[in-house]
Amino acid sequence: MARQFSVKVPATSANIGPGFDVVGLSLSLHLTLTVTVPAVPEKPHVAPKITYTGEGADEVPLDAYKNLTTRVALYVLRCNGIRSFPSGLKLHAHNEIPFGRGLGSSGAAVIAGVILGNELGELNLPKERLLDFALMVERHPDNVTAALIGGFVGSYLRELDEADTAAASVPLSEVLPEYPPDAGEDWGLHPPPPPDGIGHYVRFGWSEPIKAIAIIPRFELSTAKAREVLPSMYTRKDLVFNLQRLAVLTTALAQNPPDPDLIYEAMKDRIHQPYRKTLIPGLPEVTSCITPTTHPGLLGICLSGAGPTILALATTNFEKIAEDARKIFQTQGIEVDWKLLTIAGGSQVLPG
Ligand SMILES: Nc1ncnc2c1ncn2[C@@H]1O[C@H](COP(=O)(O)OP(=O)(O)O)[C@@H](O)[C@H]1O
Ligand SMILES: N[C@@H](CCOP(=O)(O)O)C(=O)O
Repeated sequence: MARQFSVKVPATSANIGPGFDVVGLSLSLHLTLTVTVPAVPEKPHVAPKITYTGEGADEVPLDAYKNLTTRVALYVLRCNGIRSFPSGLKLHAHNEIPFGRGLGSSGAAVIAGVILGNELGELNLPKERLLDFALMVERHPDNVTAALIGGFVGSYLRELDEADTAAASVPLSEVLPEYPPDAGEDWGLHPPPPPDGIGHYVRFGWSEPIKAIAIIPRFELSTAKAREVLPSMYTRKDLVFNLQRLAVLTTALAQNPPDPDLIYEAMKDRIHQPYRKTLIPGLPEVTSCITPTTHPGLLGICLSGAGPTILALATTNFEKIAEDARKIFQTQGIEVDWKLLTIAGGSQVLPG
C-alpha cells in the first residue's frame, strides 16, 4: 500500500515590534502538504509530481528541483545519504499564507521542506536538528522557529566556533544548488550539512484572550528587499529602547488580563520599522493613530515581519481596528484585506 501523510505548517508574524530577528508568533493560516509515496518505487526513476492550490498558485514552480519546499527536502535527504526523492512521489500543496506580506510564507515553505525530507527519508531527526537545517536556508531564526514550535517563541543563534562558522556561512547556492533538469538519482554533489545546535529557543506564555488582526496590503514586499534598507549600526539609545520594551513584552503578553498601556508602548520599535516606512506608505500613520485610547480593546500594533502587513493585537473591537487601518491605507492609495487570526500550534505531521 502507498504511504500517505500530510505536513501542516503555520504562518508566522516575526518581530512583534522590538524583537527584530528574535521573536515570532505562529498564526492560524497554514501551508499543508499531502504526500503520497508509492509502495513499490517506480523504475526507472520518476520525478516527483507536484500540484498546488491557494496563495501563490500562479507563481510557484511545480518542478521539484526548483520549488523551495522540495529543494529544502532534497537538501535534508542528501545530507543524510539519500540521493533523490522516492521515485513516483506525489505531493499536493495547499497554501493559505500570502507571499511576500510579512506572514512568514518562506519560513513555512522551508519548515515544510525540512519536515518533508525527514519524513521521506524516515530519518527521525529531533526538532533541534530540523531547526539546524531550516537555519541554513532562512538565516534569521524568528519565523522558522515559531513555525516549527508554535506559539510565541524567542530564539537566538549560538556563537559558533571557526569551523562551524565556516560551515554555517556557505552560500545559499550551495545549500540549495541549481539542480540540472531531471537530477534524479545520479546527480553528484553533496551539499554542506549544518553544524549541530545552531538555533536555541524558548516558548513564552500567551494570554488566551489576545487575538491577532492581520491587515494585509495588496502588494508584495520581499523580505530581502526590506532587509536591504536597514542600517548595519545602531546607537546605544535605540538598542536600549528596544531591549527595554522586548524584556517587558515577552511577559506582558502572557498576563491575564493583558495591560494595554504596558503592551502598546512595549510594541514600539526603533530597529527596523523607522527604516521600512519608505517601503510601506501609511505605516507610521497606522501605528500611531490607532491606540488603546482611540480603539478600546487594542493592545499594540506593529509591522508584521518585514511587512507590508500590519499586526494588531487586541481582545475586542477587531472590525473597527481593521476598518480604521484600512481607511488610513486608502489615503495612501493602498487597498488592504484583513483577517482575524488566533495563535496556532506548531508544525504537525498527520497520517493519511
Ligand atoms: N508555499 C511555498 N512554496 C514555494 N515557495 C514559496 C512558498 N511560500 C513562499 N515561497 C517563496 O518565498 C517567497 C516569499 O518570501 P519572503 O520574501 O521572505 O516573504 P514572506 O516570507 O514574508 O512571505 C515567495 O515569493 C516564494 O518564492
Ligand atoms: N526578522 C525578519 C522577519 C522577516 O519575516 P517575513 O515574514 O517578512 O519573512 C525581518 O524583519 O526581516
